[in-house]
Amino acid sequence: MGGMADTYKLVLLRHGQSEWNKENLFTGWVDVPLSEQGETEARRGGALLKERGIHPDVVHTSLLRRAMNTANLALDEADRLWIPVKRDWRLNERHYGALQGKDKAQVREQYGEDQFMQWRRSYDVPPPPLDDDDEYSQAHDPRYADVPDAPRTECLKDVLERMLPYWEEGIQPDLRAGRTVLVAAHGNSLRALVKHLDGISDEEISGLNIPTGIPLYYELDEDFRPVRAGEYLDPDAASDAIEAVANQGR
Ligand SMILES: O=C(O)[C@@H](CO)OP(=O)(O)O
Repeated sequence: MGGMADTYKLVLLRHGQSEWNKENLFTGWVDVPLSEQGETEARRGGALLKERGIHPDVVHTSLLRRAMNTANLALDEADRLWIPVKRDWRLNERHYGALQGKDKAQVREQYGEDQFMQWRRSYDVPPPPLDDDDEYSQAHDPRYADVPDAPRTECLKDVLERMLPYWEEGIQPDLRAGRTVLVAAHGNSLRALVKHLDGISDEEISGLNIPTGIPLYYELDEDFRPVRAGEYLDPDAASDAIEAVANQGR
């Protein structure tokens, strides 16, 4: 197995394609299932880990089934389904506010390219908040009952601010203990983590997209800084899939 013995090993995995990714709908905290293609992507993600000899010792997921099921399918494929699991809402997808459940192409059409891209990829402009009585609200969802001031919308900056405490207090201790850590999460919660790891500026982060189902492998030094760029385990598939995410709504 490659890699330096004294580095921390971290694998980031965005869930496989969901039913709403397939239909081009803003998703956020709505708990939609994986599509059939998404399940295949998740298994392939696990096969890539196994091929490379990367063996997760612990997995951290969000509270959303697309991430939890992706982790299970990938770990099953990698013969690592038995490892401990930790789940936290702080790894959830960005809450997409009033856009949750809306068609991306229709929003772009109705509000124009600039507003669409500002809501989708600006660092600090959240969409309007979602009403608590909206059919796609999580205000009454028991899984968030203990979350103080659970969001009704978020921009990427909000995601970074709620995710970082979990990175530091939930994930870093596992890395420090020498465990290979798998984080199964979402397009925007992983964009926030990659922004932090790679020191990407607030402006440049708008151009970063994460593909579904392809493991992104990091080795980190003792200060949790990458010793080299994160590596997609299937770089060709990753560049096609990144392009597809970037072009959603077009
Ligand atoms: O809808 C969402 O929740 C996210 C991820 O699927 O979409 P986007 O890539 O547009 O931020």
